Amino acid sequence: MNKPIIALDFSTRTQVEEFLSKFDESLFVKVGMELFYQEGPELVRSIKAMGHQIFLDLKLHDIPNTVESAMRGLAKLGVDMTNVHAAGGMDMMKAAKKGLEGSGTQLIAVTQLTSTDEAGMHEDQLIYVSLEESVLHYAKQAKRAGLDGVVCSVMEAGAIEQACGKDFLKVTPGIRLADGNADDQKRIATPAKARLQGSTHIVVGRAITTSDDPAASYRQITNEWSGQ
Ligand SMILES: O=C(O)c1cc(=O)[nH]c(=O)n1[C@@H]1O[C@H](COP(=O)(O)O)[C@@H](O)[C@H]1O
Repeated sequence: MNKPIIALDFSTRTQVEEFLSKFDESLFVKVGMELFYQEGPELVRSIKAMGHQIFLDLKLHDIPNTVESAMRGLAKLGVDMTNVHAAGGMDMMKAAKKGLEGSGTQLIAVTQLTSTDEAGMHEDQLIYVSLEESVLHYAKQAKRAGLDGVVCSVMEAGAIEQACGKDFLKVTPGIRLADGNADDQKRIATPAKARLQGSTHIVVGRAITTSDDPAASYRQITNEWSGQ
């Protein structure tokens, strides 16, 4: 069972260090845009040196040549996982993979953000199929491009497992405990539901980072996720 991925959605190194000091075990953490744009590669290297696994979530989406070059740079950081937007297209996903060659970094593609619902997808993107169809299409494209998996919501994980297989990663954010506030998320689910639906990883931010006792919330989520 993969560890829950904790989204380190902080803006300073000090906040990250203070947060990580509450844990005495090795974690799987996510460094996203907020933190990376302010603290950069140096902080990624330090977190790695502390022995934690890292998902570097920069959601690249640009022309293939630019994405390949950017990935060539990111490959040197030695992170465990990184991502692109599937909407960038097949050629861009293949170029991203090429840029990471030889690094051992897993590459996944964001399908439809968990902050999007079907009505919003129709209105904002003019994609007039069901949300599940759109997510499944992107998952199949990502698989054809040779990626390791996708970011999706728990709701689509089962259909993706059927279409793309058990080993294809289904990394699912939008995780809330039963009484959790959805905030800006539209497609949410509990850790237990994620396990039952076939998620391979869950990504959890505010349910842990804004908790009065982050280590206790992490334990509770880990237990629910692993079915203990
Ligand atoms: O790629 C992601 O990690 C991601 C994709 C997505 O569709 N939805 C999504 O919420 N995320 C990230 O997952 C985290 C979710 O945070 P919380 O809603 O606080 O648990 C944030 O860091 C988001 O950037």
